[in-house]
Amino acid sequence: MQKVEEHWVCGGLQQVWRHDSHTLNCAMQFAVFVPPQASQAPCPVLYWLSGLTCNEQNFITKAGAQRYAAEHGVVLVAPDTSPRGEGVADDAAWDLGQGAGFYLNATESPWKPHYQMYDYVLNELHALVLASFPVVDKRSVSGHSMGGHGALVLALRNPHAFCSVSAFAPIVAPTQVPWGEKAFSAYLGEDRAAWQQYDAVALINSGHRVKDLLVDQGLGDNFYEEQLKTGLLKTACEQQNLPHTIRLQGGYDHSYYFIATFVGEHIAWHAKHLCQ
Ligand SMILES: N[C@@H](CCC(=O)N[C@@H](CS)C(=O)NCC(=O)O)C(=O)O
Repeated sequence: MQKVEEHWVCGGLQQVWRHDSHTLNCAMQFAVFVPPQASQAPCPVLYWLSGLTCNEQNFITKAGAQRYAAEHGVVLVAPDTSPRGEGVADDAAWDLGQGAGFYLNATESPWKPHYQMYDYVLNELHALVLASFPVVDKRSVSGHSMGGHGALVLALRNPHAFCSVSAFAPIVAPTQVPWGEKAFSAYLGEDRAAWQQYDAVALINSGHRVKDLLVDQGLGDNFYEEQLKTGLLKTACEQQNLPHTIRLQGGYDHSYYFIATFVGEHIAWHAKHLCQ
């Protein structure tokens, strides 16, 4: 593993690391913020999953999350959003291929050899973080848009692995919206039964549960009605009696300005669950 960036911020260290991933069969970069408390005692971890077109940089340079992680003593880990490199399958469109891994394990050609982001985030990256940084084995997960989908799916399918889950403008039902239908057709093939395991609303409706969830959605978000459909998550949670806080925030768009506004509340919420 090779350190490619290091900056002091808010009394802690923002780093970017590069490693060879055996799950994704390519070199990957991920960002880690180590808060000041970690020099005294190991800290719990919050994973952040970014959205379409992002890499490990967007969250660390735009969200301003380090201030809150330093306040609460939480390590932040932000992976890239897909496998990368010249030998990795790609597509000319921005919503498929590199930058658009959808946090799933692809079964179809040409994606399968590299597009295994579900296993990467859940298993390989976490093992690497446990072995390499001053952390305790307690983790939570949050994310934005495609990454909000990833966070919800990871937590719903592994409720004992994650202490809490939250999301900003998540794609709550990818099997019912154009972004998800396009990506899942390519990565998982045309059998829609195989898609359900990566759809938060479908998982909730089939009985998967988490203790609680926190979601913020901006009402000025251009993708809200066609791609994100937060109402489907609210309905599923109500029908399945799943505790939830889903907040519709007037005016806010899909950008990191929206995330920067509410990320402090999300980190405080995760810190409460991580430190129980
Ligand atoms: N490229 C798309 C927008 C993609 C987009 O909004 N990506 C979100 C995640 S879904 C993002 O976080 N973009 C990077 C950023 O704002 O830093 C477009 O032109 O409509």
